[in-house]
Amino acid sequence: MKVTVFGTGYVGLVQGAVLADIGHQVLCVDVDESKVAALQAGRIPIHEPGLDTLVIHNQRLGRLQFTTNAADGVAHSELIFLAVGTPPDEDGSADLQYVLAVAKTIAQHMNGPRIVINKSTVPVGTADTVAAVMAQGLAERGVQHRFDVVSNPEFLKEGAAVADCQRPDRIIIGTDNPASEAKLRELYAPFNRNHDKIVVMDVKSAELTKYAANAMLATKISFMNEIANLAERLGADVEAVRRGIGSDPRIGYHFIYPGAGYGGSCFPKDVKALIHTAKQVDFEPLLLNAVEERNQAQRNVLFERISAFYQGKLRGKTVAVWGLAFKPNTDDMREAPSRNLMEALWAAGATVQAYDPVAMQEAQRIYGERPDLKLVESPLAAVQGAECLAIVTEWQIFRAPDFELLAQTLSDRVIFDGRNLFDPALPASHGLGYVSIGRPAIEPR
Ligand SMILES: NC(=O)c1ccc[n+]([C@@H]2O[C@H](COP(=O)([O-])OP(=O)(O)OC[C@H]3O[C@@H](n4cnc5c(N)ncnc54)[C@H](O)[C@@H]3O)[C@@H](O)[C@H]2O)c1
Ligand SMILES: O=c1ccn([C@@H]2O[C@H](COP(=O)(O)OP(=O)(O)O[C@H]3O[C@H](CO)[C@@H](O)[C@H](O)[C@H]3O)[C@@H](O)[C@H]2O)c(=O)[nH]1
Repeated sequence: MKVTVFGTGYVGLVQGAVLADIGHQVLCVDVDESKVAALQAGRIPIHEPGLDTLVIHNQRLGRLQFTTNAADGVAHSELIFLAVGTPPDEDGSADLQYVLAVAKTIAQHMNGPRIVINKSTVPVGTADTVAAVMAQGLAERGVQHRFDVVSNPEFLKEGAAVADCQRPDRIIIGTDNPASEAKLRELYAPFNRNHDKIVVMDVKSAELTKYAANAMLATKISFMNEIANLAERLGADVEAVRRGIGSDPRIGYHFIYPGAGYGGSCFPKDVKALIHTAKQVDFEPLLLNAVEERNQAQRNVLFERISAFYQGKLRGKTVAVWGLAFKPNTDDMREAPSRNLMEALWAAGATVQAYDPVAMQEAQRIYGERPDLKLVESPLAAVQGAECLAIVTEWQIFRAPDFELLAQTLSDRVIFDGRNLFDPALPASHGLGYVSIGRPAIEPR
């Protein structure tokens, strides 16, 4: 089948490449000329495991193409995916300008029936708004064409985006139009062989399903962070509690890792957007408010621990930071807890020496040159000349460090671990102080 995808970010590029890989003819459209030029030349603008080989392979086979020409994109296919960003506005609501711009573009160029499939995360009711914008665009041209707007939210996780797209847990199709449903069933048939993963529902429920999924996962994390704070004050160990509750299949082991707060381009923005939606319909979302509030507080916890250790006197200190990306296996630093930590350290007068396996360029892009940030080439270079170490992202490379070397290198012999990577006995056996999340702190010896 022929498919057009508007937006070649984390969702659009991965979705486009995966659809091409199962044999569809995919044309990806983006307004970012440099991104499209890079993709045309076989350079992948984001770090996502497996994506480069998938894109290049399908490009060579002629099944995956990139353009900035929106008219070509609209002409290419009856099926048009929307995968553009929906960033948060200042009031927390989702900014729909990019989604609606594409809707207008489609209406300007369409010369036959179209099915617009929305993969962007959008508030309930957006499909109606997209349809209204398209109807107006067609009316302005004085032409009539059939179109349908379907909700088909995306559930991929960054760092595992290709695998998630190739093996989705479920495929939500929000439509009450049997013809659109049939087209999408045909498109997704290769993902649906083992058992039926397609769940069809009305458009509004599909739009809400996306927010409900992210809010549920964010709730699990904030709940666990709340328990971690309690555990610390009560002298209990949250990791033992995590294993204890996770073994109950009704609770499960997933998404109950306490840490430095959830980040990324989705949970923070989507919880805020759902809160905004609730308020618009005069409903006070007490639980979601608390999830968001706990996360705001949690993203300061690592800094608070460091500040408490130094009794607020951080001026002139050098802090090594391991991990800048919001999670492992991505270079994405949108809403990364590392940013809260570094910005608080800088405000307190400290210098940061940071290392991340793939997000160094992104950090350079965000912060540029500044005297209190040194981006270094290895975990070891980060700790050299530093007083203490803060771990923010749980990359594999940080999981088995040479504790003896750390004890000799860090002048204050202390690790602040925002991801609970180690059995506290290990750093302690080398005389290192170890301050983690929801577990008793160990003083340096
Ligand atoms: N990142 C994720 O893990 C993830 C997962 C599921 C859902 N989502 C949702 O999917 C949507 C896209 O997220 P993302 O992370 O891929 O965003 P992104 O910022 O990585 O990419 C968006 C792309 O859209 C392009 N764009 C903007 N306006 C355009 C236009 N008029 N025509 C063509 N392209 C245009 C931008 O240049 C950019 O390349 C968001 O709504 C997000 O909430 C994201
Ligand atoms: O037990 C956990 C699990 C995750 N996190 C944090 O939660 C954030 C989000 O992690 P994750 O969900 O793995 O990554 P995302 O790429 O943001 O994916 C989420 O957001 C996407 C965008 O909507 C959805 O498609 C995915 O299903 C959803 O998992 C990160 O900061 C993690 O460190 C924790 O603190 N504890």
